[in-house]
Amino acid sequence: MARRPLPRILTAKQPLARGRGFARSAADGATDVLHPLITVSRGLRRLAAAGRRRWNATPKDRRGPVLFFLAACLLLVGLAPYGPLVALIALMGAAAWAGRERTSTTGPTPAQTARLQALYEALVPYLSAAEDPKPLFTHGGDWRQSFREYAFDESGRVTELRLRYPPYFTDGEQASRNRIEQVLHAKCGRGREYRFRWDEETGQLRMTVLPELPTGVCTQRFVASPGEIVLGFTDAEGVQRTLPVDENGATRDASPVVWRTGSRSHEPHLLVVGRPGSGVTTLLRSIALQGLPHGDVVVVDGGGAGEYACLIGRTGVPAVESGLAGALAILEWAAQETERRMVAVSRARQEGRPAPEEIRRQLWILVDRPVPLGHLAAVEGRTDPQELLDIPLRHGRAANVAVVVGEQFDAVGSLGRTVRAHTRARVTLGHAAAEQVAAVLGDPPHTTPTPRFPPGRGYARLGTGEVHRLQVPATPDPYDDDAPEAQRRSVLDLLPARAGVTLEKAEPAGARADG
Ligand SMILES: Nc1ncnc2c1ncn2[C@@H]1O[C@H](COP(=O)(O)OP(=O)(O)OP(=O)(O)O)[C@@H](O)[C@H]1O
Repeated sequence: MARRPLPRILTAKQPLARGRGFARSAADGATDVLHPLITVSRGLRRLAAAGRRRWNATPKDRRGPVLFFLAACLLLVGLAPYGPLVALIALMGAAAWAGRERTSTTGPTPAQTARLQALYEALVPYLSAAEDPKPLFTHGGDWRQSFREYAFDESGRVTELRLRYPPYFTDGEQASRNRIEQVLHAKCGRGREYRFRWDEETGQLRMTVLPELPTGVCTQRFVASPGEIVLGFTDAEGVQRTLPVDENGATRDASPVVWRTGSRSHEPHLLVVGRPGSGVTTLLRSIALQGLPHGDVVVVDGGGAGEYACLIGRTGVPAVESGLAGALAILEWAAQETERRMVAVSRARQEGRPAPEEIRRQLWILVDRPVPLGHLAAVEGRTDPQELLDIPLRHGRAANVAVVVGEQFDAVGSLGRTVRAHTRARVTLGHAAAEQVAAVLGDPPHTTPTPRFPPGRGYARLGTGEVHRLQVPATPDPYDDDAPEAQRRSVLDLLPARAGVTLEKAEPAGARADG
């Protein structure tokens, strides 16, 4: 184990050790005395978080009546005799109930005790130091010294563990963390997905076994504002918002990863990287369907497999191009359109007017697999399509233009610098090593690899935020006969009607829908 040298104070003999012991028992005593207070405040925090989640999930048009109802309740409580007192007692009771620690109160069974002891022993070589006079981890020691919370599933495997580790453990170093995580992963049982949360401040590690992300959500009209894109769904504790989603005919609340685009977005452009067949095209198709009600979408299909054919000729889709010539033409047009929008926005600002109506309609530029097209362009001595993305990527935010680039892991190195610098919303899909994911997201996932990677499963990170597990809603090509009929129908239902194509502002030679 990589260890920091022990502070000299730890190597001093008995008096210091006695002092530490006294401090530790004083701290334990204080924790006992303050326990009810801690429980109630934890409960209040949980209740507040639940309230915030419900509020966010309430559609905007229902918030007024809800507020009115709450105000009426408050008034009633205020006017009733002893109302405020009873309400306060009820609130404290609810907080105490919500804040209780959810561990077994009867203590572990002998089999569970043996498991915890084995786990403890496995950690000893990594979390002990010979110079430590009062080690938390020692061979033959008691696991209760370190394991603060634990839970088991029906088969007797650990599903949750909170442990304390010694202050000299180098928890700031990824390699040290990896070693502990590997031991816990191996000893608690492979074949499950684990999340590790390191609390460096208090020297505690919380390990949780995660359930598989549900795969049953199909594309649908999500409750989201214009410019908001639901990339997929994640764990409830990772995001504050929930959305009602229809899953196999029943409605449930799901926790979405929402990507906000537009002029106030910190991450106006998105890069999606995946393994072949992991669902990159599906995610881009889902974004197109969500963007179309409030914007126009142009698609460059570098893979050329015709998986965007359903968009051809639809209202709001000026072009779907898969050939090099068509792709260059539509990207040139998109660059000019971005400039035109920038000029219009700047003029409106100078004249103290709001941005013109047609600029408030967002322009989406979806480029699936630009690298193969770039190779083709190099062979033919033509412009790399990625170069034409420079203006939309640099100035798209002000001009209400969003760029989405999809590429495969093995071609990420060939993505241009502007693409990499300006796509700060990131998604990876499919099975990949933690280093590969970290290279795209800028941070590794804090979960172990899942044993099963269904299509559309991956990770998302918006800017410098947390890495979320992600499951993209199923959005198959509606012309794919192998896709389930109900899912194909959902996609067809979301597609706008077919229309004549007009590019009013700057019609490029090749910018037409070829269908
Ligand atoms: N989120 C999802 N839910 C269900 N099925 C999915 C999902 N994403 C992809 N699929 C299915 O997986 C298959 C591959 O998807 P897709 O074509 O989107 O992958 P890709 O990464 O673009 O791969 P390629 O570049 O090889 O085409 C398709 O049959 C698709 O319907």
